[in-house]
Amino acid sequence: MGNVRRVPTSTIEPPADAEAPRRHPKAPGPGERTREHHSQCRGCADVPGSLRIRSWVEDDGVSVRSRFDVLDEHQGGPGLLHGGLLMTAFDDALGTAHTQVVRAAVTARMETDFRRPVPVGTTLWLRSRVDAVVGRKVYTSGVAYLGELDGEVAGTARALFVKVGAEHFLKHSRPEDLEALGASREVIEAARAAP
Ligand SMILES: CCCCCCCCCCCCCCCC(=O)SCCNC(=O)CCNC(=O)[C@H](O)C(C)(C)COP(=O)(O)OP(=O)(O)OC[C@H]1O[C@@H](n2cnc3c(N)ncnc32)[C@H](O)[C@@H]1OP(=O)(O)O
Repeated sequence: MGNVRRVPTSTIEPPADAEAPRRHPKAPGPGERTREHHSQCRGCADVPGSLRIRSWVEDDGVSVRSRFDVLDEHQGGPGLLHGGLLMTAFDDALGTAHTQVVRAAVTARMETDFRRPVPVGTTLWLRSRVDAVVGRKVYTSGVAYLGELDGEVAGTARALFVKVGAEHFLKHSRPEDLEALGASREVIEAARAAP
């Protein structure tokens, strides 16, 4: 373990005096389906290997509800959902809730409690919300229910997202994926040369 860098972490509990989040003016409105993170997202896009999670905005305009149909290909234990894929579902759903409030942010830290096994064939419903935004930090939380909204609780999660700009992707994504989104080679190289 000698060469493992120690990463400083702080709490993902939002400060008690943080202001309530407000819907971003360009975010979809109550009842509307949310947009996928991007066309190749393995959480929510309609592509092979995706969990194909679909989300809709709740009446408050800030929270979202999400649907995840658990299939054979999502197994961990026999006939049961893999825990890491429940975390993926939470990451996607919480990451969709944050798009109601801020433009782009990435998961910095997430914790999940697994409360009940989830059999293959179950529809999981997730409720996700932004609890607070403080500077670049976006505090989120969610609950996953078995079979129906507000049914038996399968798991809960909290995550801290950190707001990023386009330079995050320009610096770190594969150039061919950025070019497919319309970024020129010059823009990508300039972002990578910047300190
Ligand atoms: C051409 C353009 C195309 C654009 C197209 C857009 C597509 C839009 C796609 C979105 C997609 C989403 C899809 C689902 C969600 C994923 O899948 S996101 C993918 C998984 N996550 C990642 O890859 C993130 C990897 N980590 C990082 O890049 C960096 O560590 C971070 C998170 C950006 C933070 O780094 P940083 O910007 O240097 O910020 P830093 O100063 O370290 O931290 C800022 C604050 O957060 C706190 N913090 C940071 N990390 C932690 C932690 N782990 N625990 C607690 N606190 C922390 C710091 O303590 C600090 O707090 P304050 O001092 O301000 O109080």
